[in-house]
Amino acid sequence: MFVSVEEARTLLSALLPERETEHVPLALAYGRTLAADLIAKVSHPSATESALDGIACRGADTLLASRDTPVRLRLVGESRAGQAFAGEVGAGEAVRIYTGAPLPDGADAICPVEQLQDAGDDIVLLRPALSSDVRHEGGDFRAGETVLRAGVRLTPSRVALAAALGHAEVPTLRPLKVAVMSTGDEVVEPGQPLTAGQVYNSNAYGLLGMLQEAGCQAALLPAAPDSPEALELALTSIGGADVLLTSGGVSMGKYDFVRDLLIEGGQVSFWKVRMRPGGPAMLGGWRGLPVFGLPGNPVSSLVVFHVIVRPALTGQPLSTLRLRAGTPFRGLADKTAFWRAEVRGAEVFDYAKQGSGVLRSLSEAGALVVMPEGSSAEVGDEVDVVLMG
Ligand SMILES: Nc1nc2c(c(=O)[nH]1)N[C@H]1C(S)=C(S)[C@@H](COP(=O)(O)OP(=O)(O)OC[C@H]3O[C@@H](n4cnc5c(N)ncnc54)[C@H](O)[C@@H]3O)O[C@H]1N2
Ligand code: MOO
Repeated sequence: MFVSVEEARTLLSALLPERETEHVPLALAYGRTLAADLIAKVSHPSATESALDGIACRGADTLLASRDTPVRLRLVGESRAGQAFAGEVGAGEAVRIYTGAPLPDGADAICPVEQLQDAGDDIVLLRPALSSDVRHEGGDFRAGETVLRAGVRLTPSRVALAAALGHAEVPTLRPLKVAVMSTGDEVVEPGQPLTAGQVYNSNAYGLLGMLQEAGCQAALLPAAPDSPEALELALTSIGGADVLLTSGGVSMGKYDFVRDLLIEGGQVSFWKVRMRPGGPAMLGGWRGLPVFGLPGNPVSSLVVFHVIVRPALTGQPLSTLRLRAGTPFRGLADKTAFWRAEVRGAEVFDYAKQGSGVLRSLSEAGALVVMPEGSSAEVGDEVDVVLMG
């Protein structure tokens, strides 16, 4: 059964289990998915404050201040973070203030130190004090406001935001447990000697890292040889995983046993996706365990993971940019093409080597141009670009 890239994502999502909510401390929340809306417990800023080191005063007193016509104000005190000025700033008065310190009553504008001259008990302004350098209480968010929505990925900036909202721990979805197994008699672990015809197991290490980046709990299994019995044994001994990712053994060869095992002993959701590279990808189930069969070719396995598996596992859509084509890009009649490409400035250029076995092309090119079925792009046309290196 041939499916589109979008259908492949949807079918994989449908096989993933419902996940429980885990409350975790902020320091352990990176990369997880937020399980419930987060409400601000406090306002930020918590008080109206200065955005600069300088003086606070009444802006109206300083409207005409310039280097030629400086304005002199009387210093009546100081406002520091944690030690506010107790009085009120009157007409013709100023208070020294520091970034983040509360704005005193009566003041409504700030002039930075760079535009000030000391004059004993007075201070001289070389330009007007500005109300735009006042940060208002709740200007970022107000107590009670819903600021982070359930389903978002907890990036470092969102974890920082959760801390600012006043949460010490956050409700998150339990990470998916994903097992990774390479298949193939020729596949050898890095560090071991390699003889002609063998290949180092690079796919597993690309996938492991991509799973970690996607917030999954990944486990690397020993590579399985090309024998139906060995593969069946390896699959049977997987305990506790939510999904198994295999690499290799899904194409047309006589020894492509992942394909055979799912077709004969399991259920097949799809075999083959209308895409290049990565066409032979397969999804099925084996005794209740969802199995995603990634093609063995090194570029294909990582591209299929990035454009199909990752969006399904994280619930986040594939992120793309619109950039101008610096070279023409062709589309394919009946497949979505993901061409390796280099981004330079606001333009994207075709990468010379598109073979699915040229692993260095992914790291050198750093991006994929997405060409929908039957499309084409000339120099200067806008195309969708996925950053992936
Ligand atoms: N007659 C046809 N042959 C092929 C077709 C086809 O449609 N008709 N499709 C080609 C495409 S496209 C791909 S992609 C590959 C996928 O094949 P498999 O998933 O069965 O993968 P293998 O044959 O096991 O290996 C392919 C290639 O990748 C190397 N490999 C495998 N595992 C790893 C690993 N863990 N790390 C690094 N490299 C790995 C393996 O040595 C092979 O060179 O099929 C085409 N053939
Ligand atoms: O799709 Mo295969 O992945 O072209 O080499």
